[in-house]
Amino acid sequence: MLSAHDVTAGYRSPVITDFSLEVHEGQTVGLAGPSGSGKSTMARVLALLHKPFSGTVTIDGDTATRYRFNAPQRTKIGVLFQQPRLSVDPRFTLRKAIAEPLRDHDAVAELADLVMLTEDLLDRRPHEVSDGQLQRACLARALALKPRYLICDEMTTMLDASTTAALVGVIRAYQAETNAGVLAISHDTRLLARWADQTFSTASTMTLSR
Ligand SMILES: Nc1ncnc2c1ncn2[C@@H]1O[C@H](COP(=O)(O)OP(=O)(O)OP(=O)(O)O)[C@@H](O)[C@H]1O
Repeated sequence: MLSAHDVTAGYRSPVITDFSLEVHEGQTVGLAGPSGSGKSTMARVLALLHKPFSGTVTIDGDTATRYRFNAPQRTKIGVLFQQPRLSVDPRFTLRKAIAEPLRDHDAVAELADLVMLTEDLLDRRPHEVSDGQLQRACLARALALKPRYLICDEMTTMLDASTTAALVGVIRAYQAETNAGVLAISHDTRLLARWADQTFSTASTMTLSR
């Protein structure tokens, strides 16, 4: 289980206070809430990229102690952000972007296949592909190390309905195969109603039922 317990986090001052949430293996948990209510901050805390002021994050029973990009527990958590263009080096081809976390690059073809990226697209750079194609590459990269948990922070905001459905389908298939837990963050409550088993909100500590 990936969990946050009584997390208070923010920047100069807290933006989220005493927030708790659990993502069990195999489960898809939604996180909704208005703009600025701290969803992305919570995503970064759970991905061990942002240290909370107080509270704990546990991953499969281990309490996180380090919040940094190379924290050992981070390989258990894959992250997908809203704007793929900000998370891929513009000099990289999609092939190189997907291969980034891998030692053995043989897996790139299989990952590209999984997210339905064709061979010709793999040799292009971010400015030569659409947002949806780039987000597919980011999903392949996020799944490269077979994470136990996947955090999707507004992953579909820039995408059309069919690309959104395709990416959600890829994630569901990955989950069915690996029993990974997924945290889906979105302001789109209709998407979360379809996608998540249970949805939490940063607007209050109330749990919204499906
Ligand atoms: N790096 C930062 N430094 C200072 N303040 C920040 C930083 N990142 C976010 N904030 C502030 O923290 C608050 C919560 O932001 P956050 O991005 O977590 O909210 P959100 O719910 O994800 O919003 P949105 O739905 O608009 O993406 C906002 O008031 C924002 O301005």
